[in-house]
Amino acid sequence: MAYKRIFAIVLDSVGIGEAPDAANFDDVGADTLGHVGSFYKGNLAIPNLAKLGLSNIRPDRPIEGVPAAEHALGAFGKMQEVSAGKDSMDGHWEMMGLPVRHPLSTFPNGFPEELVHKLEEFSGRKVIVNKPYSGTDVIHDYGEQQMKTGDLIVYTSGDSVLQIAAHEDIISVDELYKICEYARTLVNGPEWTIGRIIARPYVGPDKDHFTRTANRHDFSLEPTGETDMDRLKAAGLDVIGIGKINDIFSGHGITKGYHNESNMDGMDHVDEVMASDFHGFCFTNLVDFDAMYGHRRNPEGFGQALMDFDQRLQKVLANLKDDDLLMLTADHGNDPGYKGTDHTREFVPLLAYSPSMKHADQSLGIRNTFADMGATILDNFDVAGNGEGTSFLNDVTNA
Ligand SMILES: O=P(O)(O)O[C@H]1O[C@H](CO)[C@@H](O)[C@H]1O
Ligand SMILES: [Mn+2]
Ligand SMILES: [Mn+2]
Repeated sequence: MAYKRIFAIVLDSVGIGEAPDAANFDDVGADTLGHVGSFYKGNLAIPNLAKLGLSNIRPDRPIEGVPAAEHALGAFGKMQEVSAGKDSMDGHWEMMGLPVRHPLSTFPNGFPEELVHKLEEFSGRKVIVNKPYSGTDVIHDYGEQQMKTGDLIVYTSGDSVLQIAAHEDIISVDELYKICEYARTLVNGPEWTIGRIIARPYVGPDKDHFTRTANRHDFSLEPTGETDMDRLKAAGLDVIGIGKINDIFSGHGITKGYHNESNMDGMDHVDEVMASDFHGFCFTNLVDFDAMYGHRRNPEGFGQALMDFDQRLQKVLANLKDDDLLMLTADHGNDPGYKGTDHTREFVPLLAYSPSMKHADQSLGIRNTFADMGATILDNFDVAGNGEGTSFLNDVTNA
């Protein structure tokens, strides 16, 4: 059957073990779900993900505490990334038929003088830090200085990102966004092509009490071509983005967008959209796993976020209609049990479920590219794609 509505939820950074090319990223041994499971020593309670077949994805190495289902409720598999990078933009664009094959610019030694100079000239503020840093450490170490001087905290990571942290009382969110918008214009190629400029506002009285706010905003590179979302939209279908989706695609191919304050707020939006009548695709990103726990290398918080999500999943499963399809996946790994603070090159899980499935317990195998997801969605809605990815629609509808 063809589904009337397809819901995809990206559990940001919830990887399922090192990818075959992990060595190229110095990520051998990374295993986000596996290490969160072993941290919890059998007490990672995610029964709904388990029922769908999360541990069936790799029966030889089930996630501790998450038994492989004897008869999985849905179809399960994992996907490998072909994009050159392991950032959110690469992952999401690839899911929508636009893999990022040329590496974007990264700055392990900080941004070039010329770029820094332009930022200083535009903002009238001095740039400080200018190197890879953890975003929570950087405000702890330099936030008080910024409160005195009004300097701009500019930092990066292993990803193609230029991040600007600013105390909301010192540099208003409006001003910060203006500086980020200007920075965006400087790095759209050809010399430097940066995936994302990220505004990182924070509040708090002193270094031990600074917290980042939901006013974070990502200014992404405009998609360099058509995506599957553009194709769906052009075909007259509804394309609803929840969470970072709107930012990641610079609003392209989206007919309605929702901003999330948190994972739970994101799930409220999913419930709301699910209760509405639409025809098309609803694409959700839940970023807390990544931003709050993965980069912070906090396996306990990561596991708790998975358990909280799993509880919300219960209601989603109950509310799905026969002509709905749900897909769960991730955009990269971010193993909280691994060295460093960066994303990790991993396979991502792929779970698909519809109440109309008759037998289920269907393996989707190892998919060669995240683009299989978009190809499946286009196939369902009878919309032509660009040849990236292979549809697994038949495996799902026959399941
Ligand atoms: O350490 P924080 O500021 O959370 O930054 C992280 O967030 C960025 C986007 O996911 C990553 O590239 C990493 O730098
Ligand atoms: Mn991500
Ligand atoms: Mn991240």
